[in-house]
Amino acid sequence: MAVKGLGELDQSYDGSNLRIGILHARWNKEIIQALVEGAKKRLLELGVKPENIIIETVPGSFELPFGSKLFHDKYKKLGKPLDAIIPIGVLIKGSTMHFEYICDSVTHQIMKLNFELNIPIIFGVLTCLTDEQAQARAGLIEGKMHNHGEDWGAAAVEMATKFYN
Ligand SMILES: Nc1c(NC[C@H](O)[C@H](O)[C@H](O)CO)[nH]c(=O)[nH]c1=O
Ligand SMILES: CC(=O)[C@@H](O)COP(=O)(O)O
Repeated sequence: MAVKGLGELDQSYDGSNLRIGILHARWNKEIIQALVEGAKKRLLELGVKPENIIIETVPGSFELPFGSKLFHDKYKKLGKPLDAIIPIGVLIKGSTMHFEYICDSVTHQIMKLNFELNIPIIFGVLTCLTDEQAQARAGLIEGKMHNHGEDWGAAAVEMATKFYN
């Protein structure tokens, strides 16, 4: 049995009153698609209604933090505020320092957004050294690792409900 991962939740959570935004980058499409599906599957299992899972995209992971803020502001203005956002991106090391700079800045800015927007902004970004690491973490290599998108869906529901009642 795998040691790593979120595993079972600590209690049951009801996501039926939540509106959750998924904002995904379009880089590394095959892996992204699997992660988005994993997050969606878990949100539905935890009671989030299909019509309350709103999916939008941005070009790459660098756009995720500002995109999340615009996503949040748009739905607030529409009178349909999001209870949590799951930004999803897949960064894979290339041959320059591009990867390191984006990993660092995006991670810090996503953390800051939690406090600035006052809703959970989940860390749905894989920071991988190889294509294989990314595929494994999206559940695309049989018998290797679980789909991390599922953990992100569960984290969104837990963090959007846990301290509110
Ligand atoms: N190399 C990866 C990128 N790079 C693109 C940037 O995120 C950004 O879209 C561009 O620089 C324009 O601002 N994005 C990923 O999501 N994953 C990568 O591996
Ligand atoms: C700026 C880029 O998108 C690209 O040239 C970065 O290259 P690498 O991914 O090999 O570091």
